[in-house]
Amino acid sequence: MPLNKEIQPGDNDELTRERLQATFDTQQMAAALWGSDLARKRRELAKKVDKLTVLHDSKDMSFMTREEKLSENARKVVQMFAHVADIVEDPSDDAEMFHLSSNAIGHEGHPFGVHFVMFIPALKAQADDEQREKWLMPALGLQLIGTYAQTELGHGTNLRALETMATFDKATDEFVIHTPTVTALKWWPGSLGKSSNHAVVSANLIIDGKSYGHHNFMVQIRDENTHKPLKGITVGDIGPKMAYNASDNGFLGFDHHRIPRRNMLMRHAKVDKNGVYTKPPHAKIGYSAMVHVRSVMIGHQGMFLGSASTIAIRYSLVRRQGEIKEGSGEVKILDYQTQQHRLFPQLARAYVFMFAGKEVRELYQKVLSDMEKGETTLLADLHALTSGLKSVVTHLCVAGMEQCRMACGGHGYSRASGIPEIWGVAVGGCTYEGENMVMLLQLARYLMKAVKETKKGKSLGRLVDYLLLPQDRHSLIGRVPQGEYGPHLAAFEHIARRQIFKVADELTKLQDKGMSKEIAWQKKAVELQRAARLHTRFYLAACFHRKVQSVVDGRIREALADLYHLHLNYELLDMVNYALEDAYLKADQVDFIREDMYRLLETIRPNAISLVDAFEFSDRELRSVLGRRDGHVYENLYKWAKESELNRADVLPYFDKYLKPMMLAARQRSNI
Ligand SMILES: CCCCC/C=C\C/C=C\C/C=C\CCC(=O)SCCNC(=O)CCNC(=O)[C@H](O)C(C)(C)COP(=O)(O)OP(=O)(O)OC[C@H]1O[C@@H](n2cnc3c(N)ncnc32)[C@H](O)[C@@H]1OP(=O)(O)O
Ligand SMILES: Cc1cc2nc3c(=O)[nH]c(=O)nc-3n(C[C@H](O)[C@H](O)[C@H](O)COP(=O)(O)OP(=O)(O)OC[C@H]3O[C@@H](n4cnc5c(N)ncnc54)[C@H](O)[C@@H]3O)c2cc1C
Repeated sequence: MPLNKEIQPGDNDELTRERLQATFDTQQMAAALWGSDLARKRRELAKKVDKLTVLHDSKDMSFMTREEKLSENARKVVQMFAHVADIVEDPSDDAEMFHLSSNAIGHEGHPFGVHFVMFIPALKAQADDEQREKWLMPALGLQLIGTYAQTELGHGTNLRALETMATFDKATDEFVIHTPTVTALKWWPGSLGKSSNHAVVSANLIIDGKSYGHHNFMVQIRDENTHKPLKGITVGDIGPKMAYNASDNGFLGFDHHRIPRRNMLMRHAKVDKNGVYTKPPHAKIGYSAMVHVRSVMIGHQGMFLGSASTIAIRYSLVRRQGEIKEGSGEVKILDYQTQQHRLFPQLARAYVFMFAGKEVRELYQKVLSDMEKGETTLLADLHALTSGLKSVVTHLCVAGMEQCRMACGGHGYSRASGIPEIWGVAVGGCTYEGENMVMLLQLARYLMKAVKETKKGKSLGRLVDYLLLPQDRHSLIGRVPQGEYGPHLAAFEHIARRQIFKVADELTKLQDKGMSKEIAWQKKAVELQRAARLHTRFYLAACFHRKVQSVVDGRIREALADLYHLHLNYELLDMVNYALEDAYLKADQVDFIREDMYRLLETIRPNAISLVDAFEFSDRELRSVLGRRDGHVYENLYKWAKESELNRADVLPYFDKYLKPMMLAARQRSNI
């Protein structure tokens, strides 16, 4: 059977020649990336969106004001829901819906952004059956628009310091929601500023003067018809951001606003009409909406990096600049070793982040169904895993996307490349859902506990059982037959284990000298977050290994294995200092890794375009002139620039208002 190589009439010949070199079928690779069912659904929904003009951007969002962006995406999201049954197979499938929204709306935000990603997951996990009936059904049916209001102006990370109060009034069977200070204003919630009419609000539960810590409450904030804020509520937009400007992230304040007692989400924690409080089965069960987002972010971030890699690699196959051999003509910039070294490792990361995203979603689903039954044993593992992955993946994603942008030279800096917007959205991920450094320290806590268990000969679980294994003194990289990569993965494991035990020992020594646990932790915090990063990078490499092993088709497995081996080499070099510290690796082994990496860049080069085609991003979804599938970049860049709002007239008013009078005056002065 001929291999599918995504060639279409009208494509740039350069790209067609590139595509013909592929050693594998791109649709099969897409199935490996997304899962075969989702890959098929993505392909079909992209075709349907192409035909539905009401879902198309009315103009490039780069040329819109914020208000136009909000209005444009509100229009599209409403059209998207109106046509959803004709486009997707299963509207309750988050992944399918995400791809529909990615095609039709893009990533700059829309009024239902947080509604689906946090508000509904919070209700699913924390509302009891009666409350689900009351709010979840209307929320799923789009009768209301919700947001998740937790962060305050003064505190986002330290949830124990949140100031919003929910004081129980036994006499009326109500909670009084109040914002006592300016720092207690809710700040940042997506779609809060202008769009939402309901919010899940985190507030300190106070009963008879005693605080029980923050809990989640359902609060209606705007009238459903007039959309005006309800009495006692102040709400608005927090202003423009680095990116994500079609989202109205907002502020929210309460002036003794009353809600019924039953508006506290009571699946786990409860307050009865006498003010008797029932504790949840796990202290952090109310954090489930955050864990949900962290778990979906991994795959989404992989997709963002995949988009940037697609743009940069396709463009690098169209762009010619300079000669390698004098007189033999200008080469495609992807033929430079430096360009390959810049881009292929990012492509490999995008792949592994997507694989890890799938694994972590499976664990999340398991924990969610356990929680339904009141079972919370795996919650700590999931929290640790998602905290580490969220931090490492977002950090490497934005570093990788920046490489992609620079690899496109000047045109990468133009919004026409599409990279600035996805970069801006992805970089937000380093902050939202738990600032990266803070989340790494959460994983470090878990790892330090795991070390304690290990010392008793026990393991905390599958994620950390490698800590029980003995350390090898020397790596076997380059000492076993060429083509064996087991020692590479073993090196990731060694580096992570060594750093984890090293910092654990250092903490013990400081405490043995009389230092408190907390101060010792502070003295070693940088080393602790390094341990968390190394553990996560080992997890990612092992995940890539699992994926390659699971692929049945030989051609796909071989092409994926090239990316996997590149990933092992590149990431090991990135953290090689850890392996040199204890002479686990010797200088000749580091040279071996480098040479093998350069060899792999050459091996991957002919497959480059098909490896990015395999993401199957439609042009509509990519929103990039440089990354166009057909490769017709230059004529379309020119067309795009002509759309600039500055080109609406040859002379703009500011010339007559400011520059002309200044130049006239200068000329007059010089004539005197
Ligand atoms: C999905 C996006 C798609 C792409 C679309 C594009 C753009 C999207 C744009 C916007 C994104 C949308 C949403 C973003 C929304 C938000 O940002 S919502 C706000 C998120 N806020 C945070 O994440 C706050 C971070 N802070 C915390 O999570 C916590 O405060 C803390 C740092 C974890 C500490 O909590 P605290 O209660 O003070 O902890 P304490 O010291 O009391 O206890 C620590 C123990 O608790 C364990 N633990 C903590 N969290 C969890 C958890 N979730 N599950 C299980 N266990 C948890 C922790 O491990 C400690 O356990 P020990 O046994 O004591 O070690
Ligand atoms: C695009 C975007 C969308 C968002 N959407 C929402 C939303 O829908 N709902 C919502 O409630 N919130 C939302 N947020 C808020 C977001 O969750 C918080 O900004 C985030 O959790 C970080 O908290 P912070 O702003 O308080 O940062 P800070 O905690 O003030 O961080 C500042 C610095 O202090 C350091 N730091 C803080 N605490 C510690 C510690 N314990 N140890 C070591 N270092 C520390 C951090 O590492 C960081 O370097 C959003 C934010 C963004 C950017």
